[in-house]
Amino acid sequence: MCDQWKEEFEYAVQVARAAGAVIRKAGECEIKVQTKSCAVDLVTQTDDRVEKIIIGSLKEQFGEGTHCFIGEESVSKGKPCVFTDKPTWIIDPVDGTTNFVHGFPFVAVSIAFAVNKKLEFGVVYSCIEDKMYKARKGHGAFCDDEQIQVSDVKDINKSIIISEHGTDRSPEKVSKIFSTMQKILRIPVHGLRGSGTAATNMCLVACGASEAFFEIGIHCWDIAAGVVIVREAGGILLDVDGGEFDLMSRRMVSANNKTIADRIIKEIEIFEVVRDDAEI
Ligand SMILES: O=P(O)(O)O[C@H]1[C@H](O)[C@@H](O)[C@H](O)[C@@H](O)[C@@H]1O
Ligand SMILES: [Mg+2]
Repeated sequence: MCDQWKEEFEYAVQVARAAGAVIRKAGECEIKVQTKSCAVDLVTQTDDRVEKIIIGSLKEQFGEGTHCFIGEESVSKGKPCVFTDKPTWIIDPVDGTTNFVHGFPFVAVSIAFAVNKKLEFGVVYSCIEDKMYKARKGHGAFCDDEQIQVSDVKDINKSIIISEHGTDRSPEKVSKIFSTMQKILRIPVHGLRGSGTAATNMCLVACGASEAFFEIGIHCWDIAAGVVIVREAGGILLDVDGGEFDLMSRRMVSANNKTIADRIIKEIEIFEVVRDDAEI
């Protein structure tokens, strides 16, 4: 029983590695860029192609009927984002599409698996760096074959905090995001960072390079795999108001411990976002 989902986990690692190779190769050729929700929400043929490869291989391996799939590009094409109790794969084929387009070297494949709405494992393949982050509930978190752990820093003044500004550039949101960042800088913290991929940001918290990553506006596919990796590395997940973390809420604080999380939460200026599972 304790080894449940081991086969799925190991297969996800293989699939993520193969998907990462496709992304690396595609990055060597000309990249045709299109936009989705707005002029800075980028998508490429590689995003679509890689999502099809991942979902295709998972369906072939585990059967189409019993497993459900939430993939960034399928949802952006109108597939409903419905999270049920059924075994569900949550996939971001190219996390950091803007980085991919610009040759900024942080791009990740993110694959998570949930049952009864509980995340069982997560795999984040940072494919340009060639680092495989992975974690299965109750089995620890790893980068390649080395076990990873969050930092033990409790003093916010000795922390590096990660955040991102996302693609929504409405004046009210941009000003809240930057006001929060200013307040955090002034605590002061050692530094503010952002890799351009939420999945990689979470792995940076998991391996102790940063004490916390928070964002409002991310989607479930950006963070689902990272959630398991942070938890298994000893870290915590909270909502931006300090309440319980909700994968579909598009709001998240991941941190090495509650002291750091609570201190960051004090400074966050919250703005409204539409939930991933909202009926539209
Ligand atoms: O590159 P994608 O998969 O679109 O994800 C990014 C997201 O769109 C941005 O809003 C976040 O700020 C990034 O950290 C995501 O990873
Ligand atoms: Mg993403």
